[in-house]
Amino acid sequence: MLAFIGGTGLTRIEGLTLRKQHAITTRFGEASAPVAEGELNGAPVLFLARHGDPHVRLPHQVNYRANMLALKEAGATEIVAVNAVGGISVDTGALVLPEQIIDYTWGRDGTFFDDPDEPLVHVDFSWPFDAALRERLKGALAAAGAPWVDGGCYAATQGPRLETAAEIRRLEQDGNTIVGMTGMPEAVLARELQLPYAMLSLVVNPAAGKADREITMAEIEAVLHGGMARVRAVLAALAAHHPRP
Ligand SMILES: CSC[C@H]1O[C@H](OP(=O)(O)O)[C@H](O)[C@@H]1O
Ligand code: HPA
Repeated sequence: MLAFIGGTGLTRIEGLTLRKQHAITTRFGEASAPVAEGELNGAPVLFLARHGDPHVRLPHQVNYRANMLALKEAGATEIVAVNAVGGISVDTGALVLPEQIIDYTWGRDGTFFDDPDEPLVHVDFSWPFDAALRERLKGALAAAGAPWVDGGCYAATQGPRLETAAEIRRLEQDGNTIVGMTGMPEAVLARELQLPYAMLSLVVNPAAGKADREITMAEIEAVLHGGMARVRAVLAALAAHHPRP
């Protein structure tokens, strides 16, 4: 089943006809919220609010392992993750389908392979996002009439504070084009579970130092409002073209 993870500004999906709530406790603890199962545009889908509903868990407090395992146990076979991001070299308001990711987070539980008695797998992560799912997302973006930026690199920072201007300069030198706080370890946990995973990011502010003003939650919320409406339209288009069981 197609699954969506909603982040900042996407705690619920309008248009989702709710069928079931999976309140799953995994061996790593509880997911941020029950996994909602329903129908979107006639397709069965799952939805999980990454930070909980209401949004209470900060990016470093999200139990990423529980979230990903709960989605798998609820029947997810592929995941589209939605993220609000700062734009390093991408304009505010743009939708982005990143192709790469760099992990700057620390201290997060970032693997399922933590049991010395279980066989260890060093997963290949050269291409973190599933190519076929990205192609379908491009079709959905086109169907929804939403312009997007194809490619680029997501910098996953620790948060919850925003970055300094010098940190953003360094992230840019590293090749990052957008910055957020939740892409890792979420993306690699999906890979470890062998779940195709792709990110759909909405740029909600110029990253630190990219505009000569402070970043405020008010400006972010203003962009989130219209931006997440476009994201919902893209997810609905993706569901509409999803192969039926
Ligand atoms: C200033 S908002 C920061 C907040 O928004 C992003 O959340 P998500 O990736 O779940 O959409 C970012 O990672 C931070 O958690
Ligand atoms: N930095 C990190 N995470 C973010 C940002 C940002 O500027 N905007 C939204 N999430």
